[in-house]
Amino acid sequence: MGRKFFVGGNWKLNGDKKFIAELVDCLKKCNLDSNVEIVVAPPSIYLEYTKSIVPANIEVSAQNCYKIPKGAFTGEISPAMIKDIGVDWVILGHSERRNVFGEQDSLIAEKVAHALESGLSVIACIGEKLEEREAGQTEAVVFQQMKAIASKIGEWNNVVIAYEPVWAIGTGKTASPQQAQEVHEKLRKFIKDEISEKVANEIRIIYGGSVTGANAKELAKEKDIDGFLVGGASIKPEFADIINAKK
Ligand SMILES: O=C(CO)COP(=O)(O)O
Repeated sequence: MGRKFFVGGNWKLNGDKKFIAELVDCLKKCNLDSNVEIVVAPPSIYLEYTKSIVPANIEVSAQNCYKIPKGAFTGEISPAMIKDIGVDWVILGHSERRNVFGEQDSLIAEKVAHALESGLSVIACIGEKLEEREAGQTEAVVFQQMKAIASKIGEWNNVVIAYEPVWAIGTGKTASPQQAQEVHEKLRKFIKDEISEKVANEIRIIYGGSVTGANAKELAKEKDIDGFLVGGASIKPEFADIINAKK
């Protein structure tokens, strides 16, 4: 069986109830490819609201969570709480969590492990910075990020890997289909060697970084690109074109 194409919309710190209602309405009116798994990630305060208005073909994800079910951790939310409101996904290790909030590989790995143990599915993000790419370290960086996660988890069924080169996020500088494919292929080989052939064949590796309605189709043709994690364009009507990139 092939890997189901996966398109996530990471709304980041954007939207309010009115905006979300309009965006969801707009998506409802579009003819979205039924072969695509669609997940939108609103700010945590709007998770329950978004969940209450999305149609059945759109799932909802948190953008982050902590590594512990409950306790004295002011400002955090836990996988148990996310599950409690009927949401089944969480994004972890996003480059903004890593680079703006200083999250390290080890914390991200613990979060991924705890989220999976709690029954959430995880979009685990990895990706190199511009200076790392220019220094020829792309592979080493993404392998290290993968290794950290692999050291803490044993089951990959509920994981989607999002390769998001930091230099392409929010910059309008998309990786070319070849650049993205090259890293996705290496990641799949790494997973085959370090985890298992089965996981390598089954796991979805999606691309993120300035994906638009205009460039999604070309990227989607690459054999190891199994979908997208979209930022800016996910809060615009063109998100529908990205979902339909394979149509
Ligand atoms: O960070 C991203 C998705 O998680 C990508 O953001 P942009 O699509 O805005 O570049």
